[in-house]
Amino acid sequence: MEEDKVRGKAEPSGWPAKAWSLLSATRSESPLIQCITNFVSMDLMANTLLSAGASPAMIHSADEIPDFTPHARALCINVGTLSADWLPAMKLAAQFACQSCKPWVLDPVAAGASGFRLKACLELVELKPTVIRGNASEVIALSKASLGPSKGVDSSHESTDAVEAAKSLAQASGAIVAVSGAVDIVTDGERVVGAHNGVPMMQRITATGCSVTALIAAFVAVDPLHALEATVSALSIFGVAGEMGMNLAKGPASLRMHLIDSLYGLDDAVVHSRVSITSFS
Ligand SMILES: Nc1ncnc2c1ncn2[C@@H]1O[C@H](COP(=O)(O)OP(=O)(O)OP(=O)(O)O)[C@@H](O)[C@H]1O
Ligand SMILES: Cc1ncsc1CCO
Ligand SMILES: [Mg+2]
Repeated sequence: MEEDKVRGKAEPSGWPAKAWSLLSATRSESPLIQCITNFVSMDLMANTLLSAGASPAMIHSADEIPDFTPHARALCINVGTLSADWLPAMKLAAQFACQSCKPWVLDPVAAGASGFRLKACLELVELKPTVIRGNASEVIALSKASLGPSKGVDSSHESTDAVEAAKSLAQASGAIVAVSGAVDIVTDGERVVGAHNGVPMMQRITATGCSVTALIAAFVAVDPLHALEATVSALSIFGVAGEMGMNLAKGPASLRMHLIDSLYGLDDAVVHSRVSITSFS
């Protein structure tokens, strides 16, 4: 049955407890997350991290990276408004994160949109991100490392179309790979886990994908030894915040506000009743 294929195997699930423990740890530890991100997403990303209890720092100058990056608990790199002068700082920060054994997360925005961007993303993948999170078109483009048809920053594929591409990318890179969409898919190259939360209206707010990538960085910061679990939990929690926010929203602009408020207010009971994560393999 198609529904079985999409939702994955039912399982007795400890996922809600795992997701709640990671959100609680983020709130209590307030991990410092360095973000080198695009101009569009800076505000929503910082506010997403703050509402989850983390501490964002949007610091991108190469002059500051040697002093600052080793003190961050995790690093988030997003190539959304990439230009040649930003790329060296991104690479330097990734190198400092690796040297200081800190997790770092890559968001390969519109990876297939140009040769320059694809090459930059491939160079960043060489620097061993802990997690790569993109939409289906981005993960397919990066996995194939080819310039296939692309709509730009929005996806023209379903996340479920990208499972094999995500597994290959995970195996080739050593990263956990996450594909956002109606079902968020997360893989280490062997296991495949899906988060079924969220609402379609989240695609109508720019930078929700960028922001959930930063939330992944915060969850991986508090549980670096379980990056797959942290990644799928962050995607599910962000989706639950979207579901709760949608109950109050009238459209994308008010959903943006209510999503942030809902993320801030999530409690144990809501997380346990709403988190929907299943294993596909
Ligand atoms: N059809 C859908 N139903 C439910 N949730 C969705 C749907 N599509 C996307 N989402 C959720 O919206 C968020 C953003 O995912 P999306 O795939 O749109 O990222 P993106 O394309 O990288 O976005 P952006 O580039 O604007 O940051 C994720 O949390 C994802 O789970
Ligand atoms: C719209 C847009 N363009 C470059 S980055 C960005 C934010 C969503 O990825
Ligand atoms: Mg994106």
